[in-house]
Amino acid sequence: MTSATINDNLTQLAQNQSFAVSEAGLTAQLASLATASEPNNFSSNSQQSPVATFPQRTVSGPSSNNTESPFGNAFTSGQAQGFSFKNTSSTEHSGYNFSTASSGNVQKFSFTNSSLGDGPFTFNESPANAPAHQPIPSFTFTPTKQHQDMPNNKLQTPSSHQNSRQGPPTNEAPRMTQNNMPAVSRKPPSPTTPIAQQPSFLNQEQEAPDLPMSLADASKLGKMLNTTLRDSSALVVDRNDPKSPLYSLKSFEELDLKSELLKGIYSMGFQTPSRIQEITLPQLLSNPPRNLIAQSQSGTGKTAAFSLAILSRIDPSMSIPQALILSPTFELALQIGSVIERMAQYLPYISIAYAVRSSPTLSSTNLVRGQLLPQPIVIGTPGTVEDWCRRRRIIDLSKLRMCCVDEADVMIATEGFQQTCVGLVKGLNPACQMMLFSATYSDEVMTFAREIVTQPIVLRLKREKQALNNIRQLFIRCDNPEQKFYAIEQIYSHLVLGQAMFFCRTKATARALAIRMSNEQHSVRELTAALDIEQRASVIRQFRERVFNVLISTNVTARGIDIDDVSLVVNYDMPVTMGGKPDFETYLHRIGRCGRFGKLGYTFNLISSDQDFNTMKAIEEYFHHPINEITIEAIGNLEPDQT
Ligand SMILES: Nc1ncnc2c1ncn2[C@@H]1O[C@H](COP(=O)(O)OP(=O)(O)OP(=O)(O)O)[C@@H](O)[C@H]1O
Repeated sequence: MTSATINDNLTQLAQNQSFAVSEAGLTAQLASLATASEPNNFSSNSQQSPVATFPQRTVSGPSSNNTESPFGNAFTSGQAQGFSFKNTSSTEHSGYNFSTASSGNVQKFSFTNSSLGDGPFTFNESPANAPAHQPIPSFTFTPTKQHQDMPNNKLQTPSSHQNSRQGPPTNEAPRMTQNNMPAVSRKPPSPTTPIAQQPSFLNQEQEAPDLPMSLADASKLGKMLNTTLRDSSALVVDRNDPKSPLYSLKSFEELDLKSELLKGIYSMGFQTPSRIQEITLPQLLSNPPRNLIAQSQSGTGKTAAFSLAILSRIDPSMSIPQALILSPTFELALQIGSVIERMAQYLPYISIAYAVRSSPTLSSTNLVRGQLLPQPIVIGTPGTVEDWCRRRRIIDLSKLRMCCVDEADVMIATEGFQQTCVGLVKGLNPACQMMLFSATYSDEVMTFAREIVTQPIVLRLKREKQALNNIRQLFIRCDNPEQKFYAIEQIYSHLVLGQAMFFCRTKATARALAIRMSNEQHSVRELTAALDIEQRASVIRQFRERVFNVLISTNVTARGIDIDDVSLVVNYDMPVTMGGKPDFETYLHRIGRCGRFGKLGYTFNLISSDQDFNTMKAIEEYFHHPINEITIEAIGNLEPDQT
């Protein structure tokens, strides 16, 4: 097929809204999906400071009508607040690259901005030719006068801040060091001691175990003052908007799902499929089965897409593992299982074996070596799955009919996972249907994925479409760790509308932050790899049940975790690779913990060094998505949404 023909077909099919289950139909669906992406409001030229210094706190002029901010006019206009959203310019980027393999050769279709060509779509030979980006200038951190004047220990004098809504200072002064810092306990806490009883060691130089209760009270006061802040669950992006990745033209009935499955998903509150479900399900259910490598933004329903495909194909007459789902973490494996259990509640022959350490359904003593599991679906982490396949021989890879790799990019690219996953995939029967899903794929990972998956259909998002517009991205400059904590306090006091996740780089930082916030009577818990599996399961369960508001974590929960009420993500530390480079994918997954399925979410990046700033700028450039500045003062000044 020539590029002109493809272009004509796409244009015509998109106009006709034809969604027949055929190659052309698939292409049309993709074209439709492509136009459904959100407007790109980023202009790298206008955002990028040419000056090689850390930008000062520039204040945008009054932003006319930012009715989307839940924080209202005070958040969006004027010098006093120091913050405004950029105006969006509505463009029609498709956001998707789509390619399908035929006869061993991968044809690649790329949908691009209509303004770049005659039709709404253009054909590119290689989607790997990603748009070139400007080199990132280096920045020097130059605190503003305002920052320099800020007291080092804001925590002691919250009410001294002109914009603070916090409570009055107490008369009791904290114990101070010679440097006028609160005294610090350097003794590391025991992991077994309840957080609330442990001393804080967030900043080894600035620790405040003796702080009077002013912060906790101040925080409560802040919350009382913000009682009119809207419940985040009300902030749902309109699914009728054809630009939304949640928009679809089909109903679940039209996807040819079993009636029991329809009953299951309707009982979960699903009404219509999302884009990724609408597009991938017909492909995954086609005969002969097709392999798929799919990408869709965080929180757009990938789990349901592969789960429905797997549940549709399970043969009730076979009591052996038929489908394997690989997940990078224990938490995610359990979450996927609980989604499948709910979907399959009217399919009595469905059961799940969890191949994870401390499996909730199978203790290792129940496993009989060499005797295949009776459960048709196995969900697990690579190490345990490999153990069950190779050593215990209770899963026969050659008998599996479906294999899904969730968070596929990290599974096939990360040292430690790669060898195991690729080894498992190589042991599969060639007829086994492969499904790879993720919100992110670097070009290298995609190339590698194509090598291990035979003749896949590839559904890929353009980079600038990967960051969702329903997740607002902001940054706050903090000159030192104490200011970071002060910013966190302000955010917690004023903006934790539902639930929030705070991401730290290391287990130690997460623990220290959790301890310190707990000591301030804030409703937080930590979840890191330092906890054992039972503790991790318990923390995530309690978070789901809203026993506490803020989960302080590391990258262990950056991917996949789906908690409906999370409306705020804070990068306490910016995500970087082991080599200190910006970790683009992890950033996107972290912020994707809020703004699930179209809800409005807010992300704050705490920037306290040149490296942080450069990392943030590189991320901004990479995804072509603005990260706007807000001052710490402005956080305390936010007003309830007027819209
Ligand atoms: N068709 C649908 N209708 C309504 N809600 C849906 C639908 N599909 C999925 N959801 C809900 O949307 C939320 C996000 O779905 P899911 O966790 O599958 O996203 P995801 O794309 O896998 O995200 P991530 O990339 O973060 O793993 C879940 O709470 C899920 O129940």
